Amino acid sequence: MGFQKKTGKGRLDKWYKLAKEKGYRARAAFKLVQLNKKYGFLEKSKVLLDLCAAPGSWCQVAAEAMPKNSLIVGVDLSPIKAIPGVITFQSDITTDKCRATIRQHLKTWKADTVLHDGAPNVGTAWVQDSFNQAELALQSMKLATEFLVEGGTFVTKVFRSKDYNSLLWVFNQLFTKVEATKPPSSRNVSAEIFVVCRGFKAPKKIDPKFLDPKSVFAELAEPAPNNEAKVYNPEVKKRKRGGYEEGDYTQYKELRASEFIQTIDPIAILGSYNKLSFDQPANGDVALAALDKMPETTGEIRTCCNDLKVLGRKEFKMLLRWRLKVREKFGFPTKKTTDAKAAAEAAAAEATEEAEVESMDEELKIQAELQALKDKDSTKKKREKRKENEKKQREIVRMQLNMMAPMDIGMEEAGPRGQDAMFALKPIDKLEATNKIVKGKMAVISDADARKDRDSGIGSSGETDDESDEEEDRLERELDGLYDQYREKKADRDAKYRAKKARQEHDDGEWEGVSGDEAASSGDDMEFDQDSSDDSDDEDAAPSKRLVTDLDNTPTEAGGLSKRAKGFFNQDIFKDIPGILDEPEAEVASESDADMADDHKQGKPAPAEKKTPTKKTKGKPVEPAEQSSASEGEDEDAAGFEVVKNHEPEDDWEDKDKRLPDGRLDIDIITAEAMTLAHNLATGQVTKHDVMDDGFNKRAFMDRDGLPDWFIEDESKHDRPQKPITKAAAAAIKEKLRAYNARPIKKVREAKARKKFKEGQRLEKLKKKSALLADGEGMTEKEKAESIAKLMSKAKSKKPKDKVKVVVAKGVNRGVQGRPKGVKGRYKIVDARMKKEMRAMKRIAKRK
Ligand SMILES: C[S@@+](CC[C@H](N)C(=O)[O-])C[C@H]1O[C@@H](n2cnc3c(N)ncnc32)[C@H](O)[C@@H]1O
Repeated sequence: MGFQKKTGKGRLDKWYKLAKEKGYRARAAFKLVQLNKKYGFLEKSKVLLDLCAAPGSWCQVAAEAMPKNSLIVGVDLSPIKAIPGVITFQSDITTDKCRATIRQHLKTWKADTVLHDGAPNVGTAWVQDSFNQAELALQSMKLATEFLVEGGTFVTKVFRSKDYNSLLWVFNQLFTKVEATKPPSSRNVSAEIFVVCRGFKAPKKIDPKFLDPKSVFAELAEPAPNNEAKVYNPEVKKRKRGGYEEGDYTQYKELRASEFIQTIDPIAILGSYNKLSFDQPANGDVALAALDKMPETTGEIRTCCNDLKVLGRKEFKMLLRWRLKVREKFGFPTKKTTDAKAAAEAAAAEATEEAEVESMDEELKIQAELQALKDKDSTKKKREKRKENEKKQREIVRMQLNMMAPMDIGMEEAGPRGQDAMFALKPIDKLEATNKIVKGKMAVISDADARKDRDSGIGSSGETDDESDEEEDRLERELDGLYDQYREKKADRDAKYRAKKARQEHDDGEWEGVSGDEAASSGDDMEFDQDSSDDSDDEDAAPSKRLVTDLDNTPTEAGGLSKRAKGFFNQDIFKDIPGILDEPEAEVASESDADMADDHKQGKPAPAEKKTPTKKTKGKPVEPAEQSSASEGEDEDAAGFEVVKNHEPEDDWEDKDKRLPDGRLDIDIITAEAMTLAHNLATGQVTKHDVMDDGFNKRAFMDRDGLPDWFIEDESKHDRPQKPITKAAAAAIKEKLRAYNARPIKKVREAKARKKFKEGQRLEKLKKKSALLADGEGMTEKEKAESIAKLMSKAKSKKPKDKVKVVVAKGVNRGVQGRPKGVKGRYKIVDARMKKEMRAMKRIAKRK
């Protein structure tokens, strides 16, 4: 690879600067630093071979990290400037001469590590550019197999290409552990990745095919396209790097709806087309015209056909059902009709061959088939169980990492055997069958309910058993499987989706059939069996008990928060926000406590008796005042236990200044990001969960020791996700800042306040004087009125301001600091020039 100019803007990135700072010859050095940090192979190596080493930054890193007196040999097509403690030479690693030279340098030693960071030097001195990077990597591995010690490490750069998997396969044959990784210093735009192969197996004989590019990179037959996957993964489009397919030059594909009805692979069409059209072609399409007029072709179907790329699972199912119905009407063979035909043929054959006895072979065959089916079924079940366990395991880990509250897992209610266990209580609760069970009656679940219940599930069909046919079932099963895969993939990728899914799964309110007033009357008393009117009295008398109860017996207040919500708001973070939890306990908390808190806020000392710790007497209810005093400091109860209060809001020095007079936290939102987040949290678009999730990323715990500040600062701009900002939030913050800026500065505000205060005082004085005058004796009413008017006018007339004396800073006043001698009152020192300028300005103003 010819060295690219380091003058391009993109190349002078932080790693480049850091390399300069640390004295490395190339920014590539950090790739090895980061790889070594992850796998730690350099410290364990005594002999290292660096293939394609120029300009030598990897050799520099190796020399630093490896033990003293290690043997490091570097080779490259380009010359490498000498590095202390490193042997370098110029050669082509694909040649025998290079191999021989390496052997000479290594003597009898074997390399603990072989590095390869080569990239073909296309179009420069190296004319032999037929080798592509993958082939170069294979060549380097060939050398590695010759010089590596058993258990040694081979690190190579590879590019993501069609040969990547073949290379990886070969590496896997020769090493016990093979991992591909992209160090942070490798540019995102670069397709390069590094494969670290550890534990060289050192086989005595290696099949030459493993090392021959022709056989390793031989073209494999294209796998059959997975059209089904396209239906649910439309966004995961494989790019055609080779360009458009032959004869297909459009991204947008449209198909006549009649063709969709006729096709035998409807899923392929749904996965690859954009629209099913009902527009008549120039030469006319009778089937399409008929289809257009059919009652089955509803408005909804037409809308769905209009843009297939935006459809979801439900809509795809709807289109498939529509196709089947129409096919039946058109008389096209469906699975149902073919089965019926086959059955009729079989019956006819049976009739003619009644005498024929089934052979033993046939029986065995059937048995084997049955066995195979059973096996398949059991493996499927096992797989599902394993998946379920893995999911639970993941959730437990998340919980241990404090990323999820136990109530989110849904284990308690489902029980240890899971949701499907025979004695799973939650579903019974949901169906409100408890009432019936309590009364000794079997709750009858109506067909409609059952169907509704099924419909809400993943595998719903939306049709009765009679209507469904096997073809449809098969398609649905396929779709369901694909949808599950899609959801899992999405859940893996998208934290928000995961949180949403978890909410949906454990949402108590997933039962949809409660009308507003029913819910208001009482969720527990809901009538299940409509006919049994006589039961209603009993129900009123004794409200049914839920099978799954909380251990906490605190009753849920009507119209209040659910226990789950209470649990959530009971967290410390909400404890000081009024209006969220108006719990009775809060009222129980003694008034004296509140008083004390108030007093403390106002700086008043707490009453002495409140500070005196009192002993609690066993069995005697503690008075609120006593409680407060107990919570004031440490206490000892009769049993000798030390009672330590939970928290001391009055001593909360951290919070003290951050509160408003009403006790609320004084949170000033000053950034648009914070405003967006606050809005999203308040409207429920974002959950606490998401916020916590977003707080973690792969660089959250990155080691920043020893890195320069400018580098860390630069990194911090990019090592966390950018917080979204909405237009509204940005506008709100702008407005807020505008309001701040429009406010007068503190000095001016204070001056204004002083003025107001003085005016108030003057007014007060005036009032008193007027009152005295009014009450005074020996004056006529007219005189009184005149005196008061005089007072008023005197108060109104402003005291003339002292004139400012202008003192020219010359003579004795030159360079004087502070008040010039012999000057009383207000003054202003000016220099001669200033005076002249002022005069000139006045002159000009006059002329105007
Ligand atoms: C990315 S540079 C290596 C940088 C090096 N790891 C460092 O840290 O300085 C790739 C090198 O591969 C070398 N190269 C490419 N083909 C080669 C070959 N057949 N034999 C030897 N070196 C080769 C190029 O000359 C180039 O110097």
